[in-house]
Amino acid sequence: MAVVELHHVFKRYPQGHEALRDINLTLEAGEMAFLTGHSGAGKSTLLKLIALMERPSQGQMFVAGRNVTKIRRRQIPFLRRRVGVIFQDHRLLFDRDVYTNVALPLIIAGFRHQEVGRRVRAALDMVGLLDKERRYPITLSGGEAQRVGIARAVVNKPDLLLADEPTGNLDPALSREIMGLFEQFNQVGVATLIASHDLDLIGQLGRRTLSLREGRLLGERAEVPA
Ligand SMILES: Nc1ncnc2c1ncn2[C@@H]1O[C@H](COP(=O)(O)OP(=O)(O)OP(=O)(O)O)[C@@H](O)[C@H]1O
Repeated sequence: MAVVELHHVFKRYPQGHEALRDINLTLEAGEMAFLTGHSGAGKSTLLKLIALMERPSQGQMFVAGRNVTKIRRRQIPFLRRRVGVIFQDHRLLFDRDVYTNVALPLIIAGFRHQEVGRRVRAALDMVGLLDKERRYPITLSGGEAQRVGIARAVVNKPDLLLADEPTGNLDPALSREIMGLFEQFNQVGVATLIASHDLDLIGQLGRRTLSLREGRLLGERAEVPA
């Protein structure tokens, strides 16, 4: 089953810039793939469409088995729970501790207190930050802050993880570590699409790689067995 399907998708921003042109793409459930391309190629735009943060101008889109092409605004939060999103700047709330940052998606979704605690600790354990739940983001290293962002993205047990340059601010060793975490989540069945400029790191991981150039998807590089 496909977790993402795009058919002839175009995105034109209100000012008239055509950021994506005729995108056809399928990501299977449990698949892991990378998205590369020059600055301005449309990587963030493609992730935002799949995350339902932007709307396509044309074409058809399916996410988590639903036709989302014309999804109503009030239905979006329900579908967003199936999709975890990670940003380069992690977008943590600086006036809340690690625990609360990770708990927020669950609190918004109306989970009971006990279930929130159980799930938050499981997510923090997976990213190796169980001992830092009372820390504030300002006291964390860049790699730790990014791991909190990942814990927040997986705490709802999504079908799909989207990450936009998740290692953009990290050194090579930390970047490798963060990619290792994505591989771990992928191994338990979470489909993962990661936008990255880091061709060396992507090359090492030997996964399906999608390339954008000026809003168009180019031919794919095949998956190399590990
Ligand atoms: N909200 C917006 N309004 C208008 N134009 C936009 C908007 N967001 C992006 N664009 C334009 O769409 C094009 C694609 O941008 P996008 O951010 O998707 O590229 P990218 O590949 O993620 O680039 P980068 O690697 O620099 O983040 C660019 O020309 C950009 O200027």
